[in-house]
Amino acid sequence: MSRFAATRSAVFLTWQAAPHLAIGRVLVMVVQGVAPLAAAWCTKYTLDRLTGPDPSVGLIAPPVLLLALSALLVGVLAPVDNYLGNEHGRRAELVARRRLFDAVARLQGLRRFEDPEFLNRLRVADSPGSSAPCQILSQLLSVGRALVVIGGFVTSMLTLSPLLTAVVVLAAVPAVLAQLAMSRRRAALLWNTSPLERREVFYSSLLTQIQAAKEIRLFGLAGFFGDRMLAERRSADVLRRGVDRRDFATQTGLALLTALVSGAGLVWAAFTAVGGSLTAGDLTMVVAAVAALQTGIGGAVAAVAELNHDLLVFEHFRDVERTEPDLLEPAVPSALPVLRRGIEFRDVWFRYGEDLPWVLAGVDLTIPAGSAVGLVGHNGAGKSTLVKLLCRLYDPTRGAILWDGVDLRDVPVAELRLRIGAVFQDFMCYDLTAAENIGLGDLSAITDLDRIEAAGRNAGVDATVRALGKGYRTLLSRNFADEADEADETPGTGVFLSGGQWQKLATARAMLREDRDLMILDEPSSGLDADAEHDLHHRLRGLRRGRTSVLISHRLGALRDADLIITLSGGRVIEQGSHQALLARSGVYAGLFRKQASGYQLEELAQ
Ligand SMILES: Nc1ncnc2c1ncn2[C@@H]1O[C@H](COP(=O)(O)OP(=O)(O)OP(=O)(O)O)[C@@H](O)[C@H]1O
Repeated sequence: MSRFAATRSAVFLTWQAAPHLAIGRVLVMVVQGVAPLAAAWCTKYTLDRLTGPDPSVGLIAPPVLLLALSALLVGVLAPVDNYLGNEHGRRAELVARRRLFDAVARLQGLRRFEDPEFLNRLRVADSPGSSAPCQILSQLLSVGRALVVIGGFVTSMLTLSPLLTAVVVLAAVPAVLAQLAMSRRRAALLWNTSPLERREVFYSSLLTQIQAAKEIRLFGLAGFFGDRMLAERRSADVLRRGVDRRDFATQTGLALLTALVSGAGLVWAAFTAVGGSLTAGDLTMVVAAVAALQTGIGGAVAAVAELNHDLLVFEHFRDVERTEPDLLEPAVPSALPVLRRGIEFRDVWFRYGEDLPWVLAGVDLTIPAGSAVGLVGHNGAGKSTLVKLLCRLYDPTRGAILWDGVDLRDVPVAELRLRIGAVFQDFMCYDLTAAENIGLGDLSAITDLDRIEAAGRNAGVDATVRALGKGYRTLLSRNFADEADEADETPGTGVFLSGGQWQKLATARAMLREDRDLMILDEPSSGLDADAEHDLHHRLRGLRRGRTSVLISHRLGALRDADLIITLSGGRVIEQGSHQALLARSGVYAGLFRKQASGYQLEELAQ
């Protein structure tokens, strides 16, 4: 994207965010640009009339009044400009963040979130303030203001000394080049420090988050992670220091050059005035013009440099917005039929990256409609991966997944996901109320307490939730319990749940979608006690009857009643059949099942 296109896009965004504020800021900019010039001319006229042959109050009153007015304007407009800029910044930031996070939400798969380059770009695009193209508008306004000042004073100075004008303007050329180089260095710094900052944030969050607090204390890891956090900071600081040193050298050189040129200009003007070629008013005009030109050019150059930097950052924002989707939506979408025959994996191959090994290597299987399917395999066999492909969080590298004969890639992703309920192995624990934690499974039910409670009952968590201080309204976090919560006399505000209780809540979330075509349960009972597990599987058996479901569990007793059990190994289906059929086969499933069963029998005998 060219700089011009990026500028246009940023300005358009700020315009969309608040057109009236944008207009107000442009007006303020023009007045702020004109006011110093008006003040300089008024001073010159006042002095010339005072030192002229016939000074009188009537003669000097108009320029003095104008001088006072411009001083007033300069004084008042500074805070006005500040207020409008801040308000405009806030509004533009809202629009920019909405666009950025809409773009992130449009990424339907998981691949981009495993791509460090994309994550770095996201961090730069989302770094505080930088996603606000308002900064770009602010820099443009600063440049505009400086150009008005420069234009006015150059014209004024040309009438007094074209040579001095040329010297002052030419002296700005190295400043422009140096500032541009500095801004490029700053933008590169932002990019180069982004991975270091992400790691630093990772370590600092480990040190401050409750999830990690237990292990960190028990294993005495605070110092270890603290050192790593500071090491990342030090590495980033080395880069920052390098850029600071180069900027320091550049800025000192520029300051000396500026002082030299303005000093020489003032000496010339003073000698010329003594010689009588310049009036006292002219002299003040030269003094004001040299100062204003130096500041104006310096300001414009600094604003251009900042603009350059902001545009580079904004390009990351635009890049995130234009990130290619990792899952292609079909050009001509097919309708997803109600599942009647089944879901077929046809020679499905999958790996997480081109340089990574195959996880699925020619999987052929069918999940018959209306049947409960159990998925079995050793750790890392690819069970969860298979489920992720079913939800189209990734597309198969080769082969196809067919839903009643329709390739999942030919269906809009959102439509497919509406038909699926799932509880994942790494389920989420939201710092929200119990009702919301369940209601998130189907946003249309987030306020429907009857449905939420029914889902809670189906998942066997209803009694637990009711026993909390505020029942389903209990906030399941202490992260956000504020003073009102603390003062609340009802106990149970902001409570912690146990691991198994959280897992049941995640299952309840999936239960809210029990009417969907396909239910996926990836290890839904791994954290449950024996009673709760028995209870959950009993309920699930009832709920799954006649429905299509896939259940993954290492507790093979839970799978006994499945209509079909499929064993994955080496990226392929190595056996499938009913529990009895697989036991008779004496394969991997039978081996795993007998090992688990013998464990329980030995314990029984030992008692
Ligand atoms: N996001 C990922 N990126 C790269 N490799 C991955 C990713 N997720 C899983 N894998 C790899 O894919 C393989 C299969 O993982 P998967 O989670 O599907 O196994 P699983 O059968 O569900 O195992 P478990 O029984 O331990 O849950 C593993 O070797 C794992 O390291």
